[in-house]
Amino acid sequence: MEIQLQNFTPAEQATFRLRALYEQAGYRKYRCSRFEEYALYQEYRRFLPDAQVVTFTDLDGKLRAIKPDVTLSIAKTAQPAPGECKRFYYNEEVCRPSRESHTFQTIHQMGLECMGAVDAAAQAEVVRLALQSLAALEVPTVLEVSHMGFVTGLLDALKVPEESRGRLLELLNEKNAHELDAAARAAGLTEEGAEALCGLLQLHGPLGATLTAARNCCRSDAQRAALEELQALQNRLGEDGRGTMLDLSMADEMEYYNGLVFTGYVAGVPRAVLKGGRYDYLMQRFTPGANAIGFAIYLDELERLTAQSGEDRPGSEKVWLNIALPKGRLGDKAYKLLAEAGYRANEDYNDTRKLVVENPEAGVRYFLVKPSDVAIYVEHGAADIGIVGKDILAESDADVYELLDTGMGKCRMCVAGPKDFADDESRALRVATKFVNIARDHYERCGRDIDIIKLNGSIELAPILGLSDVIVDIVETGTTLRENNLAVIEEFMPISARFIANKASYKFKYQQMSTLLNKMKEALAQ
Ligand SMILES: Nc1ncnc2c1ncn2[C@@H]1O[C@H](COP(=O)(O)OP(=O)(O)OP(=O)(O)O)[C@@H](O)[C@H]1O
Ligand SMILES: O=P(O)(O)OC[C@H]1O[C@H](OP(=O)(O)OP(=O)(O)O)[C@H](O)[C@@H]1O
Repeated sequence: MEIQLQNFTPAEQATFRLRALYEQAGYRKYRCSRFEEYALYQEYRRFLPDAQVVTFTDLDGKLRAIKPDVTLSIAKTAQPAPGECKRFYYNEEVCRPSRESHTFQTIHQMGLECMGAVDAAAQAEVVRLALQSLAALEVPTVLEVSHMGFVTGLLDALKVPEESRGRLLELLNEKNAHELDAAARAAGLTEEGAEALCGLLQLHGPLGATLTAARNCCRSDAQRAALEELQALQNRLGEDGRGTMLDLSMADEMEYYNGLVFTGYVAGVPRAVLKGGRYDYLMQRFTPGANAIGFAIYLDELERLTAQSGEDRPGSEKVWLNIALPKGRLGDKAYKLLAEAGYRANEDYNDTRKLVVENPEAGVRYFLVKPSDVAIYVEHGAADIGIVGKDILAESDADVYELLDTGMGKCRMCVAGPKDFADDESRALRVATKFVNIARDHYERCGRDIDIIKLNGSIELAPILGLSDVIVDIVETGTTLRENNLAVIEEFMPISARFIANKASYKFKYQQMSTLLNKMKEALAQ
């Protein structure tokens, strides 16, 4: 009986093709058990994507965990001899916490690892296999590479204190130029240093051209060495590397990766489907002197491809920008701006109960959503871009790019309470708020123990009725506080509306997004 591959789901088809690809390239299948001793994850916690794992006591009384990761187990057992390079691929399920569903989830991963004497040829071989893996999915894809040495080389050259690096890297990952400058200065950088750091955000685009641009920005030997390695990679990839992109601001998972890193995206899938890079430090914990490079493909993400239809299917001619617009005062201001910038919808959404209005000529479609849902639509790729208050964005901690501070809807996140409020530090402070995460983070930084009371509106009532001691809420004019005999105790976060983008959409609709963003900036400047 002949097997028809097209009768299988995209993830199943990918499994067949990738398996053939890795076997042909000389990689051996690594089959591992579903469980591992918990002690391994305790010891190597910093190399895991999440510290939380599912544990159980085995029949022999030992504490075990359902595997949250395959690479650690392979690195532990591979033990390559000096000069030897071991090659494995795997097709396994791992168990990780899911932020969205608040429970653990099974994730289907396929990937490969190259461990031991990893030279430039082996490194290029793994990147080529990553490119071929994406090509095997038979939909438009993009591979973006970077080198951790370039970012760390710059931070070292600028003498950025260790304690400030995490925040700066976070902002780089968000492509958040507007906050990066202020954060760099707060970290003690000079104007010129802050400019150099923000300059990293410009260094993205086709591999060759971006490498040329990056050479003019080097400030240390470590950065030059990183670029040389990327150049050598490009040379080795030759024609196979065509279309590869470089993004030198990519700086996530620095605990795990040290040198070359790469991320793969599939059009129509909102999150990265492939992640990989050099993880020599982890490897050397198990085998001194050995290096390692590998990648994983998240097969579950591919199932979304079957759900797509019509014009949003990858490869279709028309490119639409789907915009999540918050219903209400902020959305009206944002829409006015977009309409001025040439993106007026064909009908007035305030005159209808429609939740979708569009302008096919301009290639935009507006989704009218609750303000607190904007970041969710964008993170999940239901919308490509959105306008959202920083309060809601910070509260959701959505994994999106924050490309512009529009300056609209300005207000401040504050702690407020009765005018004569005096904190009784002998007990937990009772805080009423809509912004549970923001309030928790704020008091954690202050080292103050709190009890949170989550409310959905009219927060000011809580201290009046004795439900809480204070509130954490936004203050614009201060009228609501004044009229309820309350006062600001502390102001700790400036708020305004931000322009956000889905990370994968940004790769595939870059031209349309930058055009819209630039027109919006022009409209704002008027
Ligand atoms: N005085 C203000 N009060 C509330 N929000 C303001 C104010 N000024 C600016 N904003 C911004 O407008 C955004 C939307 O606020 P709006 O009050 O319209 O929605 P919401 O009631 O917070 O949302 P939801 O209905 O989803 O709970 C806020 O996230 C905030 O960033
Ligand atoms: O400083 P002001 O100009 O008085 O604005 C601040 C008020 O606006 C917001 O409430 P919103 O109108 O969104 O109503 P809510 O109580 O439903 O959140 C916020 O929660 C404050 O109550």
